[in-house]
Parts: sequence; C-alpha cells; structure tokens
Amino acid sequence: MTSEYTAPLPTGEPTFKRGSVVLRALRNPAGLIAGIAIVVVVTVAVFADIIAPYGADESDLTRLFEHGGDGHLLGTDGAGRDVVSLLIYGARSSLIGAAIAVGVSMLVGVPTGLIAGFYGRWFDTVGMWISSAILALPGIVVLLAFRASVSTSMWMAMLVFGVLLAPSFFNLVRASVRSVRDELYVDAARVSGVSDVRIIARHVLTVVRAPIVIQAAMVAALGLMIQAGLEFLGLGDRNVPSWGQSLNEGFQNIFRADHLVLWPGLALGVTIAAFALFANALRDALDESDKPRTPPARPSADAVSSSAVSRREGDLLSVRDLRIAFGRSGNDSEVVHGVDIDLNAGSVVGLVGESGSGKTQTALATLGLLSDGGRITAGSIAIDGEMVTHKQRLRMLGAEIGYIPQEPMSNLDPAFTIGSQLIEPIRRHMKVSRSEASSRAVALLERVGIPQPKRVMASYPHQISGGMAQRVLIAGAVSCEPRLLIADEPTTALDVTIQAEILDLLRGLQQERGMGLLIVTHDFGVVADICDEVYVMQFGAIVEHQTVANLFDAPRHDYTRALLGASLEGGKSRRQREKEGI
Ligand SMILES: Nc1ncnc2c1ncn2[C@@H]1O[C@H](COP(=O)(O)OP(=O)(O)OP(=O)(O)O)[C@@H](O)[C@H]1O
Repeated sequence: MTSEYTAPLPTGEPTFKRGSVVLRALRNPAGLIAGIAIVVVVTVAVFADIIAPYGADESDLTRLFEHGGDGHLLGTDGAGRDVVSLLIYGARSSLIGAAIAVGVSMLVGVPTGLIAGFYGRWFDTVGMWISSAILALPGIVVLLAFRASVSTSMWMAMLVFGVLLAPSFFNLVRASVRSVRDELYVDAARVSGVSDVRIIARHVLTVVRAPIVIQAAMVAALGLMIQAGLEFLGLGDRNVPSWGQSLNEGFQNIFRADHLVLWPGLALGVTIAAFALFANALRDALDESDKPRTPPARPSADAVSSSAVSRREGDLLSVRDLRIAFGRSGNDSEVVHGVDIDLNAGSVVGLVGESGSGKTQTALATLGLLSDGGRITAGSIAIDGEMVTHKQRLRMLGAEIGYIPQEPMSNLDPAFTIGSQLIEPIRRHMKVSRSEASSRAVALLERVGIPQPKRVMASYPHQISGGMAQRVLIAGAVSCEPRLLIADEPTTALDVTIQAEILDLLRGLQQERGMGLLIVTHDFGVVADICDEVYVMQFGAIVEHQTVANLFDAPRHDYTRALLGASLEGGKSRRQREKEGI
C-alpha cells in the first residue's frame, strides 16, 4: 500500500496556525518597532492620569513659553501648561477619536459586508449602491457641514467620519467573503448541516479577520490624521487637550516657541507612521502565508435533449423530470433536461457520462447545493416516497443525506484540525457530548482505514495526503448515519492504488449500513467495481438505464457503446481483471 502521509504527524499540539498573522507581523523588525510604538502610545493614553506630571489644565502664569528644564522637561505653552502633560493627555483624546472612527466604520462595514458577500441578492445590490454613494461624498466637506450645522463635538465628527469610512470595510469584507463562500469546504460544511451563522463564524470570519485587522490599522492612522487636521484648522474642542489642538496653538506662536509645534507634530507623525507600518507588516505576514483559493472551474459544453429510458420508482430516492438551468430567467441556458433517477435503499447506482454531461449538477441539485446562478426549473425530488423541497433537503444534509465531494483537500478547512471538523457535525446531529463525539470520530477514522486515528484527529488538512483526506471525508459523510450517500467522483483526484481501496471502503460501508449510494463518475471501472445499476448521461439527459451486468454485456445506446469502447480501450476493468485472474 502506498504511504498516505505527506508530512510527519504531530506528536502533540499541531504547530501550524493561520490565526497568528499578528505574531508573524511582529517578527518583521518594522512591524515590531511599530507594534511597540502603538503599545507605548496606548499605555500612555490609558494611564495618563497616573503618568502625567501635571493636570491637563494646570497652568503657571509665571512660566510662559519656556523651552524645557526645571520641572517641565519639554517646556511650557503660552498658558504656562506643561508640554509633556499636554502630550500625554493629548494621546488619550487623539486615540479615542481614532478608536471611534475605527469602531463605527467596523460596526457598520463588517456585518453588512458579511451579509452582502455571503447571501448576495438584493442586500448586495443595495449595499453596493449605498457604499458607492458614500464613497462619492467629499468627506471633508461633509465633516465641515456636520460641524457647522449639527454638532461641534469632535467625537461626533469622528463618528460621522467612521460612517464615511465604513464602505472600505464593506467592500473589503464583501470581496473576501465572496472569494470563500463557494469554497468546497464551505459547501462541505453546509452539507454537514452546519448553520449559516456557524459557517460564517468558523469558516468565513477566519479568512476575513486578518484583512479586517489591517484595514483597522489603516483607518486608525487616517482617523488620527483627519482629527488632527480638523483641530489644526481650529475646528476642535478647545476644552479637550489633543495633539491637533496643541499644533494649532503652537503654530500661532511658532516664532516664539517652535517646540510647541515640534513635540505634538512628532507625536502625531510617529503614531500615524506606527499604525501605517504595522498595517503593512500585517499585510506582508498575510501575503506570506495565504495561498490563493479559487473555486474549481466547471466544465462547459452545449446541452441538447435526449430521451430517457427504463423507469422504476426508487423507494429511497426518486428524481422526476429534473431540469436545471443557469443564468437569469428569460436568458437562461438549460443544462439538465428532464432527468429521472431512482435509487432503492441498500443499492448502489452509478451516474456516468463524459465531462460536461450534467452528472455533477444533477447530484448537486439533488443535494440542494447548486452553485450560484443555477436553479431547478422543473421536476421533483422525493426521498422515502415524500416530495422534499429545497429547504427540506438542506435540513437533511449531513444527517439523512451524506455527501462525498470530488476534491478531498479543498473540502477540508485548512484552519481547523481534522478532529474539530469531524466532531462538530456529530455533536450537532447526534446530540452527543464532545467526548462522545470525539470517540465516535476516532472509531470512524479507524473504520475508514486511517492508522493512528488520534494523531490524525489533531492534524491539520495540509498534514495529510489526498487519499487520507478522502478517507476523512468519507468518515465525515457517514458519521451521522445517513440513509442516502451521494459521492461525486470520489476517486478522481487519487492515485490508482488508493482508488481501489477507496472503492472497497465505500462498498463495505454501504453494505454494513444498508445505505443507498448514488455515485457520480466518468469511469466505467468504478461502475463495474461497485454499482448495481447505472444511468448514462449525455448532453444533460439520461440516454440509458441498465443493470451493470446488462450494460457491459449489451449496451443499447450508441453513446454508451462509444464510452465503453473508449474506457476499456486502455485496459480491462478491475472486475474483469479479477474474473480473469489477472
Ligand atoms: N456555474 C455554472 N454556470 C453555467 N453553467 C454551468 C455552471 N456549472 C456547470 N455548468 C454547465 O452545466 C453543464 C453540466 O455540468 P456538470 O458539472 O454537471 O458536468 P459533469 O458531467 O459533472 O462533468 P465533470 O465530470 O467534468 O464535472 C455543463 O455544460 C456546464 O457548462
């Protein structure tokens, strides 16, 4: 047997964690210096009352415009106030202003971006429209108008500034979510019956949180700049000490006491630079670790109609006159044209055809998982003799219906251990404790032929091979004891030795549990190996339905004969080879 490990398994805690972008940014010298500067400024702001040698308003009218020394390290201003104390209290109000801008823009932009990116539809359209409208507003003019007509409070101005910056978070989060929502592991989570809220929390937020942190650092720098700019123009609150306010006052006395411009200018410059540098270090850390994730491309082919053959109502699954189209109604293209499929409990049915014939879309429609733009335009799907709606099928996923996808690796979330990805659906559907779910998961991994299952439970997907990942997905698909299992090309991505083992495993599990198995494949070897009946699809229609023995002995349709000829040309099927003792 081929070794299925691609990397040594961990002996204890796994070492790989995607969430450590901040730590990686701190390993970059510029990131570290910027991080230290931010921590220092924040600490000074928080403990201003303890650190500042004088009160913010404490003045000594006998000591005006001093340059430094004798109890006033950096001198005094025109009102005899201590410059160091003004800088310390100024840090507090400047950071509060920046925090308001960041907080408001995140509060508005992140949830709306998540919803627009994840669900799309009208919310996305309206969200994009509002976001573009806000971006088109001249920010500084809005702030000046707000101050003149509504409130002179700097905090309120920063709140409005936060709203003006919300589109940056909205667009960022929306784009990030759109790039992961069609990932196979997100589909796999849906299949496991995981709720949308949980999918967003576990799978989507983990991907968007690092860009959000970067954006927050950039917005903080921008907030500091805008606030200081407004205060410098004399539009701040004169009763609240801030760096912008100090700059304004210093500028008016620049020829008498240039240090009044120097120190607040330096504090502001260093803090803004620290936030900007830290954002850059975060971005570099993210670029280092993130590989692009693109959804698999669907094949394309033109669809034409064809007639279906042989009908018998399936007691477990019965698909009738299923039609699937992509595109907007009125301008859509039908890719599946009235397909009928029946599957009895305890039997294995193959859905075979060349690439683009509509096998996968038929299976996905049965699961309720058609990709965006695809919809069922006609037909019905019955499970256990009962018609089931799209919503009902989605509820059955992961429990009554299991799904084994084509690409094992892409269907596991790289951010979570194998164990946590197996345990979650078991806990949810079987209503068992974490430890019970964990022992079930270990037993399942053992059953699907994984050596050292406990160590694999603690591994991340990148630490196991494709063959092992497929075994994990099979374990996950049967973990909640489904009665119907749908497998889409479950062996295509694997090497030949492992393909045979996976097929044996599937057949074994199907027989043990009496499941009905619908297996999508383009490989007649797979059909010969494990199927009882087979449907042949061409151009979105079923052209032949036979028992496997009859299909191989006497194929009726020219297309089946051509497919069989092409498939057996390169060698005989495994079953034939076994029969002939080869
Ligand atoms: N998102 C989509 N938008 C438009 N057309 C699509 C989309 N996904 C699939 N199709 C079309 O649906 C048809 C059937 O595709 P399907 O994925 O079911 O083929 P298949 O037989 O499973 O092939 P393969 O084995 O290569 O996956 C193809 O003509 C394809 O172009």
